[in-house]
Amino acid sequence: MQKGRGRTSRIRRRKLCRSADSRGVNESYKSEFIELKKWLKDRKFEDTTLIPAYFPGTGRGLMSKTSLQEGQMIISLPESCLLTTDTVIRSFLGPYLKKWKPPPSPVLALCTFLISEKHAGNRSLWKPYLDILPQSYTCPVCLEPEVVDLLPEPLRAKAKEQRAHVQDFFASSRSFFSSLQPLFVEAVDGIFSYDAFLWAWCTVNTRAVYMRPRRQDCLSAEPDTQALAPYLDLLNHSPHVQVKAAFNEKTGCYEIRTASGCRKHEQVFICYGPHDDRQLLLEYGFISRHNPHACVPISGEMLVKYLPPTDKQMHKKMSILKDHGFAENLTFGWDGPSWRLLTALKLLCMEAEEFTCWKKILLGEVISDTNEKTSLDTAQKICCSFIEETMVVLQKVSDMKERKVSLIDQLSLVEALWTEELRILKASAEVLSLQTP
Ligand SMILES: C[S@@+](CC[C@H](N)C(=O)[O-])C[C@H]1O[C@@H](n2cnc3c(N)ncnc32)[C@H](O)[C@@H]1O
Repeated sequence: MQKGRGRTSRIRRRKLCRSADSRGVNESYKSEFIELKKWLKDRKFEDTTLIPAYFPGTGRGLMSKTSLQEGQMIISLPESCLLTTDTVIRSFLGPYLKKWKPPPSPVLALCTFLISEKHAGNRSLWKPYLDILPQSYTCPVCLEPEVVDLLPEPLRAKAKEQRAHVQDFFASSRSFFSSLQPLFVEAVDGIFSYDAFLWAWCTVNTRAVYMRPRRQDCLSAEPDTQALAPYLDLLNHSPHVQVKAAFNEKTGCYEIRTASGCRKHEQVFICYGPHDDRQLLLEYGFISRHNPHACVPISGEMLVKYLPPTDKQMHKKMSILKDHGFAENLTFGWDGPSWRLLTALKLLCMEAEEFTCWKKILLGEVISDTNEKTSLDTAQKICCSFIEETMVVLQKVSDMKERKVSLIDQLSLVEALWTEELRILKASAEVLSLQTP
């Protein structure tokens, strides 16, 4: 067996990276966590399973005090600790939300509450929770435009869309914020600034848990499915674990059970979903190393660049791919090019006399040795070209890190994404080199 390619070595590698990332430093003695624990206790939550800790690979998270068995409850947080739109409507903001037309969205209600409570400082009942929230975030909307420009497409376009969305959302919420002036001594423009709004939006976006949709008469019809869950939201993501998480109507608690088990003093993870790294960066502002869902996508249009420009049937072939949904979700992964990518390439590499066989290709049949070889060669060519392009960007990021020290954290995040993609492409190239005769 080739070194490092088999299942056993993959598992061993995963275990190694798990133990290196999982050694945490207990942080429960810190005043902010002592205050948070008191606050949670007042709301009928006492935790005997987890402690806050700092982990070298993932940052702040939660560590198990004892070993956790498969199926065991990790956390059961009472409703009284959750911050939902109910909390907001019951608060001093309620009458203003009810009055405002058109009705504000559930996300706006949550953001408004977070901003006003943060502004209230020591007077806020939510202070112990607010004090453990990050001061800033690394979602693309928070990145400097020159850093966003270093992201791969189509993530770059999505990052720009995210920024435009948050800016529009803020602009369209300003008149609602102005209506809250009677509640504050200071000018609302200063309280509900763009920076404060961005912080609140990122807090909700990166930390909220999913709740069964509710409908509040005074809010817009957009899905009301998000709740902030203090303490529980210290759980970091791992693509390797499975959990069951939901609000239990019978117990009135938000419950998470592990389906994976966890050793004593290891970091307890939950899974935010089967996201690839670009999705994790877009939605949560981080990437996960050794992510089995990570891949490097290539668009159908881009494939054409690597095929003979003289092919008169190329236009027709592209139409077939588009009509049959084979022009998207084409990827290079840890195990080589995806079946969809190879199928698309086989179709694009058909000789003129093979054209009638296009259906067979889409059904996964081999139409000729030449077609198999040409498509694999083309996949190899594309993969090598992607590797070169990735190395060029990595050099650019590295140069920029030296010139723009103030952007080092943002640039390191982008660098981590490209480095992971380079690893995937190299793994794909290796698989392809074994497949090409
Ligand atoms: C729900 S919070 C988890 C707790 C968070 N680490 C904290 O200190 O508050 C989600 C955020 O944690 C970070 N995070 C979660 N899982 C991570 C991981 N595997 N590696 C690095 N950062 C992670 C990301 O910044 C993400 O937006």
